[in-house]
Amino acid sequence: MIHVLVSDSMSSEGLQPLLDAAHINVVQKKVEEVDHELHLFDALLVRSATKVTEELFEKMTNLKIVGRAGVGVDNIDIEAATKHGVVVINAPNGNTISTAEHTFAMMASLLRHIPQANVTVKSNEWNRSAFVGTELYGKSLGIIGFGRIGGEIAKRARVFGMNILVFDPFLTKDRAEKIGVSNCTLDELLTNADIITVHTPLIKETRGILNKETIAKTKKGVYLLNCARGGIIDEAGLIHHLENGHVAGAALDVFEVEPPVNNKLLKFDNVIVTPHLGASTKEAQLNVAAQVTQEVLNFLDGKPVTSSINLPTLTKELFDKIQPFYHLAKKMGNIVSQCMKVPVQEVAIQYEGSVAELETSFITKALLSGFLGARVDITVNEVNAGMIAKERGISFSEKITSNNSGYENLLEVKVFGDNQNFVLRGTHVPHYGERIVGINDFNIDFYPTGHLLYIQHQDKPGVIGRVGKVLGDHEVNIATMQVGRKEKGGEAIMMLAFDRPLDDTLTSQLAAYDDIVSVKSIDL
Ligand SMILES: NC(=O)c1ccc[n+]([C@@H]2O[C@H](COP(=O)([O-])OP(=O)(O)OC[C@H]3O[C@@H](n4cnc5c(N)ncnc54)[C@H](O)[C@@H]3O)[C@@H](O)[C@H]2O)c1
Ligand SMILES: O=C(O)[C@H](O)COP(=O)(O)O
Repeated sequence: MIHVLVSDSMSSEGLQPLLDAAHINVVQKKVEEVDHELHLFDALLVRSATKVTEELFEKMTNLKIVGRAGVGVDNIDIEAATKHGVVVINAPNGNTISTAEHTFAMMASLLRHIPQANVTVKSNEWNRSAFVGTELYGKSLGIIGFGRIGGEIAKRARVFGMNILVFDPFLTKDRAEKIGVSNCTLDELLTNADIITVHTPLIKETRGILNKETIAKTKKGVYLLNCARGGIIDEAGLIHHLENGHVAGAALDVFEVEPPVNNKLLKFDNVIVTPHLGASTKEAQLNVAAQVTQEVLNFLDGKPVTSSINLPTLTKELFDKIQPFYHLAKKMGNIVSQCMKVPVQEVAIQYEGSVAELETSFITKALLSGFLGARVDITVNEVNAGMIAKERGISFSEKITSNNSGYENLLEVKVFGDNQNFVLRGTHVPHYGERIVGINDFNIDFYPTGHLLYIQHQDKPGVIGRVGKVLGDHEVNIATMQVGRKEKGGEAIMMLAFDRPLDDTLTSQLAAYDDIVSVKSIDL
């Protein structure tokens, strides 16, 4: 008998195939209610309420798969799952439409004061003049983050006669054209939008993307919406601009801390809120429950799963041989992604030497997952990297070459993006480790780890000294430094390593020097 624990509320219709399976025993109870039986379960199905922690994995000694009936897996410790050999799957697009519709409902409610008016009529008030609203028609809607949900919102906004402004640094031209939108800068969006809605993942780059400073750049009377993740709009910054009257109103489905007990935002009459309801429709819940049910059934039957977050696909023996290149490739993908903050159409990987004899498709997926990991909400790994790249309009290829560049093994990645290409070469030296040995046309040699700064500059006296001085003035200690150039007085590069991350003001200060062409900070 197989035992499945369903720990959060889920559509029974979606779960039906599991409930019908004679060889499967389904228990629908909270984790805390079955504390003494946790070791029995083979599969665990959750939404966002159950926290799937390292401690829980330790108790669920028979667990093989966790199914998340939804998108975000931030409530599941993926590293711990992988460590415990537990496969994690999710349902990435089952609630897209519901969340887009909820955002639209929030937008209409916000501009027409529907929740506030509803309360007064039910309190026997009939105050029509207090609730004069604003039309959506003809307004500019700024969408920050143009993935699945952002795209669905744009389709609906167009039908409402709205102008659409999009900011998504990773949006490809092809996809933008297909949906009929044009990508602008964040500043253009901020200064021109009447209404702004965020649909990015909550990551380092998007945490507080709307804050005291950026909201100050928006039109007076702007409306703001967050139906993605609490923290993308900085709550303190929003409160500041609600208090000074710059923001006309806000609609929030998500909060920095949920539930938002004693949150000052709840005191504003022009802030409307819902308790994380984006995915709460019969249809979305049926979709996500049915998707994870099917995946879990497939997995338990020994069939492949399609939306795995962390499924290992190699035998241990093969994995051991591949491991050094797997780690190198992942880092190379991550470096390239951080150096190419523009839409990318193509990633081409070339293998030379002994690495070319291994299962290179796995290494290619590792590189892609390193590349995509910095750009998308869901956890990307070797299993889902190809699918995600395809979904984002990024083609990828791998080639085995008989070139002999002098290295025992060599990985070369070429990335082609909007008006910009980037080439990175790396090697693994047995008993010595990973080395990056080439960037574009330059030869270099550094260990890819920690906090790095990549500077392109003119080969002139004083440039290195100026960089050293700026860093010294900020009390930043340089751990290692490599330089490379093609010819005397021509283009040159530096790669510096530090013990701590650098702040943006420092990189901007360095980038302002005439002889410095570009500065990119890389965190691995
Ligand atoms: N309220 C809810 O109940 C609910 C339901 C579903 C999803 N969500 C949340 O909505 C968000 C979006 O979901 P999705 O399915 O559309 O995800 P997605 O991965 O399809 O789209 C995210 C988009 O954000 C873009 N992005 C990444 N970094 C960015 C940056 N620095 N600036 C601007 N854009 C950036 C990506 O390029 C991508 O296009 C996620 O945070 C998800 O967890 C909330
Ligand atoms: O990430 C998601 O899918 C949404 O935030 C929905 O979460 P929920 O399943 O708890 O409603």
